[in-house]
Amino acid sequence: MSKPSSGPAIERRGLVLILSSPSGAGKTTLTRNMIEKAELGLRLSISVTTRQRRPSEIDGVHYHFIEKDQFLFMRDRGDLIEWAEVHGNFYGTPRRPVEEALAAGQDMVFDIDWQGTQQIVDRMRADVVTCFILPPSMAELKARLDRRAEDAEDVIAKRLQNARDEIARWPLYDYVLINDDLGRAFNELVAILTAERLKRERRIGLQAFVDKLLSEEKGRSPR
Ligand SMILES: Nc1nc2c(ncn2[C@@H]2O[C@H](COP(=O)(O)OP(=O)(O)O)[C@@H](O)[C@H]2O)c(=O)[nH]1
Ligand SMILES: Nc1ncnc2c1ncn2[C@@H]1O[C@H](COP(=O)(O)OP(=O)(O)O)[C@@H](O)[C@H]1O
Repeated sequence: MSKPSSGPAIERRGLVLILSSPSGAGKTTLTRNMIEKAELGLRLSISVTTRQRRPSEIDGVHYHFIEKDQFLFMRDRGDLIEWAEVHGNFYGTPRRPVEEALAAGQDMVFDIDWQGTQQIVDRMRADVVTCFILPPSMAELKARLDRRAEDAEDVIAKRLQNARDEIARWPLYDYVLINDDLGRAFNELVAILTAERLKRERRIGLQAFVDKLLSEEKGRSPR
């Protein structure tokens, strides 16, 4: 059974929290901060990708870095629940860990683009919560990519070029956050998660709880 968000433990379906944004808006930072806060009880879906590992990234922790032929093999075998080509590289979400986690009532976070989001929403709408992260300005977006200093100049240029098209996808999402102040954006994400966990449709143990609640009244005479 999943961890309760508050109050007595009531059985709940697992959910998938999807974060998307143009490169540099802060989705990786926010995702990592959410995962690191253990009491939130979230697990990261580790994508497979054909892109080069950045200096700060660890294979198997941030991504599974694989070759293109391996990616195509996995994709064609149906091992990925969604996949997309982004900035000239392939990315995909391995199916098994997600299915196992959700079956166990474990909530997951996906850091994926709008194409993958669309595929997941089409397949699992009831169990998906989608958030789009906007930068406060285009100048700040560029400044963040420069400050991150993990990509070559041409790679940054390509990401900035694609940013406008990605930003245009915001209407696809349930929630849209502006990541100006990191702490505030983080608190907003926690608020979204808390509210979504409390949604009636997800709390499959509510009927049993209410039945028990009402049974306590049985036998008592009305005043
Ligand atoms: N569809 C899909 N997109 C992914 C996946 N993993 C990462 N992405 C997206 O691919 C894009 C590029 O990610 P990345 O190379 O880490 O660069 P960043 O956006 O600059 O941090 C981002 O929009 C990610 O959200 C995945 O498994 N599926
Ligand atoms: N609210 C913020 N204010 C200032 N810098 C930020 C903020 N959020 C993220 N950053 C920084 O901006 C850079 C890009 O963030 P990152 O999480 O890697 O973006 P994305 O995953 O969307 O490409 C990183 O260096 C990160 O530390």
